Amino acid sequence: MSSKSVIRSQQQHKVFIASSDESKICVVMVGLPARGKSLIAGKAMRYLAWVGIPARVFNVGSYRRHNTPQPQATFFDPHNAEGERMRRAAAEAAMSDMLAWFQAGKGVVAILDATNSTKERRKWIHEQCTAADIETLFVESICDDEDLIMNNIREVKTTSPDYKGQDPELAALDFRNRIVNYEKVYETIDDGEKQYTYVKLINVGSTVIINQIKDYLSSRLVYYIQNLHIKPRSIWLSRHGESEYNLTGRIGGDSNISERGEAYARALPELLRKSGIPENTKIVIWTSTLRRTIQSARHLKAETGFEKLEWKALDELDSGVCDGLTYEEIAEKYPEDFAARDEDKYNYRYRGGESYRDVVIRLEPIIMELERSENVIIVTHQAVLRCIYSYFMNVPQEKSPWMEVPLHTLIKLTPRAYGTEEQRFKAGISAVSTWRGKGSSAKHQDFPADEQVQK
Ligand SMILES: O=P(O)(O)OC[C@H]1O[C@@](CO)(OP(=O)(O)O)[C@@H](O)[C@@H]1O
Repeated sequence: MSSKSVIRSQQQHKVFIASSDESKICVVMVGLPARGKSLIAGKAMRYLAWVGIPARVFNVGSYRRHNTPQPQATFFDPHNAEGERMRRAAAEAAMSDMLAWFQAGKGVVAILDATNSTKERRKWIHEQCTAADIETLFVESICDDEDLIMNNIREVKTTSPDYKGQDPELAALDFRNRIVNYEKVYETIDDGEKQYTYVKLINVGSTVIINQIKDYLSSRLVYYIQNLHIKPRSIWLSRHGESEYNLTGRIGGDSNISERGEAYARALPELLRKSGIPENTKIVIWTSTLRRTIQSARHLKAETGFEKLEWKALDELDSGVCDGLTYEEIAEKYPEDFAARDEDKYNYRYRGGESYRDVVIRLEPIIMELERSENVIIVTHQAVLRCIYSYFMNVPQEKSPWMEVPLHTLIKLTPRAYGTEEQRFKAGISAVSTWRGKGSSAKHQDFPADEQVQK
């Protein structure tokens, strides 16, 4: 079989998550400014892209900025007719681009990010979408927790393009006045809008009201959104310490860690401490069910007393008939498969095993649980780590299976209002490199012990 026909047969087995649901959906954000709408919109888009559903955010604010880059709070006063007209024009421009995007067959889910704070505006959106055969899902974020609002004002709005280059204090004050203007006309979704599909999130998921969810994709989205929280936290990612199989260049298996792997396991508690843990912070340790991750987390568990969970879903990508072979042996025994994997590594499924796409599907519950959790350290495997990292850092599918994720390195991810901050900490303990570039049969060499450095 040629590498092309291997890929073709692979593709017949592909699991297209989006294809089970034909409907197009417009997710309509609703809520006063500084209620986390853009954060929810951005995360939902990242999640959808990760599971293979084409999605795009249409942010009405950025359309408005074409004409009014840095308006003052008075622009948003409902009695300001000119302001009202320009804001309406921005909403119409976003709507028309969104409809064109759907019509061009470019996507399945659009997220309309704006306040959409009046019944009249929501009715208009619903009518436009219904006429174009697009479902609407209204997502209202309600928040009366002053701390959360202030935090949002500080973190998001003082970095917003609307206030670029302005004094942060004055910007925050102006932004508060803008909110007051919106409050004058704001209408929460109520019983008069029972005909719509909607979800109301009160104080970032502490109460959730769901109305009329009709299809599978909407229910998955709602389930995802209701799991989100915005409490400050970090997620640490580490591969297991070097394993005996890593030393001999074998893939898969369930071998023990090597001597250097054991040194990494011993170093991990201190490495975690050095990466910065806020006082009195509890971290939960997650490992796979394979020996090399459990052994790598052993000292961490013993020294910190943190709770530890083992997840089957975190086990390494199943390499089927190739389990236990080196890349050279695979290239020799299964040359077409080897070439096919290089051609489309994300979709290639090992005979009797898995593809990266399969791994993403089995990791979905892990991502849901991670979104609900606070501080977590995950000790897992190269392929699984690439998939989890890609979710947080928005790495496209074709790139993620080729990323370098070195052994003996701790990655700290800290979600911020816009995107995720990343730091890397090297343990300074040598290990083999298990990374293989496209086209090469193997690259199996020692990489040196660097001093602990930050990215
Ligand atoms: O997808 P590729 O690049 O082959 O990487 C996955 C491979 O990484 C390895 C190491 O080569 O993972 P692990 O870190 O669990 O040892 C293999 O077991 C696994 O098959």
